[in-house]
Amino acid sequence: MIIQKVMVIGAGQMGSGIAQVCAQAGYEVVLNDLKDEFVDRGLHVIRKNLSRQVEKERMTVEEMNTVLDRLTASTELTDAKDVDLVIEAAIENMEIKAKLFAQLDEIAPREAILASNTSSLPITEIAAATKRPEKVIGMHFMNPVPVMKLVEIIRGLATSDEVYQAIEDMTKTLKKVPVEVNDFPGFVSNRILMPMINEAIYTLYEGVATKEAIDDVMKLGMNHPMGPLTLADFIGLDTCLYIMETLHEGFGDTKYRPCPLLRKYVKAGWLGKKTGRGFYQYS
Ligand SMILES: CC(=O)CC(=O)SCCNC(=O)CCNC(=O)[C@H](O)C(C)(C)COP(=O)(O)OP(=O)(O)OC[C@H]1O[C@@H](n2cnc3c(N)ncnc32)[C@H](O)[C@@H]1OP(=O)(O)O
Ligand SMILES: NC(=O)C1=CN([C@@H]2O[C@H](COP(=O)(O)OP(=O)(O)OC[C@H]3O[C@@H](n4cnc5c(N)ncnc54)[C@H](OP(=O)(O)O)[C@@H]3O)[C@@H](O)[C@H]2O)C=CC1
Repeated sequence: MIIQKVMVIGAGQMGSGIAQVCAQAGYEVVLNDLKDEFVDRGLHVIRKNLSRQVEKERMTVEEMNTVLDRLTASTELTDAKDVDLVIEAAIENMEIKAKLFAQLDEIAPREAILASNTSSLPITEIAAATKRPEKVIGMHFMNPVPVMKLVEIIRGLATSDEVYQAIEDMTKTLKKVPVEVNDFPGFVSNRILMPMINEAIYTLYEGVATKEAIDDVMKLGMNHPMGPLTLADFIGLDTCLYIMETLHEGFGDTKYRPCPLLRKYVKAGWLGKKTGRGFYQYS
C-alpha cells in the first residue's frame, strides 16, 4: 500500500498538528473542515509553528514554503476522491464520526485507508459505518502533535494485518513511535490518563486544595510537565468529558463517572485554553 496523499478532517488543535507533521514528512495533505474560516485558522497555526522553526534556524524559509505548498484547504468531503489515507480528527462524537466514515466510504478510493484520531471511541463501531471495516484503524496522536512522540495505533475487530502494517510504517515516516493496542474504551492512554484528570477535578470539587496546589503537587511531586487541571484545559474540557462518558458507558463501572464540576464547566462553555477559560483563564 503506497501512501502519498492524505486528507485530514477537522482543522482544530489535533487536525492542524496532524496535517503539519504529514506535510513536513513529504505527504501531500488536504486539510478539511466545515467552513473556510476553520481551515484558515488551522493553516495559520501551522504557519506560526513552522515560522518558529525558521526563527530557531532549524528550517530555511524555502523549506517552510515547500511544506506549506504541500497543504491544500478543503471544505468538501468529495475532496477525498483521490486520497490514499484519511485521518479524521473532528470532534469526539460517535454520531458525527459514524456519519463522516459512511460518507468517506462512498467517496474515497476503494483501496484507501480510513483512520480516526478518536481519543476513546470504539474503532470497531466507527468501522461498522463503512463497507470496508478491514481498512479502518485508529491513529491516536498526542497533543501537541508536533512535539509528542507517541501514536497509539488501534486495531478494530476487523482491521487487516496489511492495513495495520501500512499505518505503522507511515507513522514511523512522521518520526513518531507507534504503539499497538486493542480496541477497548479509552484504549491505553486515556483509560489511564483521564481517570487521573477526573480525580484531580473531584479533588478541587471537594475542596481538598486549590487548583494551583493540585497542579503543583503533581508537577513538583510526580514530575509531570503540566498539572492535571492545566492539562485538562490544554486537552479541552469537552474532550475530557466525552472521554469520561465513553469510559463510563463502555465499562459500566461507576469509578469512571465524570465529576459534576467538569459537566458544569462544559455546560458553561468553559472548554479550556481553546475558549479562553477553563480551570484557568487565558488572555
Ligand atoms: C487527550 C488525548 O486523547 C491524548 C493526549 O493528547 S493527552 C495530552 C498529552 N500531552 C501532554 O501530556 C503534554 C504535557 N505537556 C508537555 O509535555 C509540555 O508542557 C509541552 C511540550 C506542551 C510544553 O513544554 P514546555 O517545556 O513547558 O514549553 P516550551 O519550552 O514552550 O516548549 C517545548 C517545545 O515544545 C514546542 N511546543 C510547545 N507547545 C507547542 C504547540 N502547541 N505546538 C507545537 N510546538 C509546541 C516548543 O516550540 C518547544 O520546542 P523546542 O524545544 O523544539 O524549542
Ligand atoms: N485535544 C486533545 O488533546 C486530543 C484530542 N483527540 C481527538 O481528536 C479529535 C479532535 O479534537 P481537537 O482537535 O482537540 O478538537 P477541536 O475542537 O480543536 O477541533 C475539532 C475540529 O473539527 C471540526 N469539525 C466538527 N465536526 C466536523 C465535521 N463534521 N467535519 C469536519 N470537521 C468537523 C470542528 O469544527 P467546529 O469548530 O465547527 O466544531 C473543529 O474545527 C477528537 O476526536 C478528540 O477526541 C485526540 C488526541 C488528543
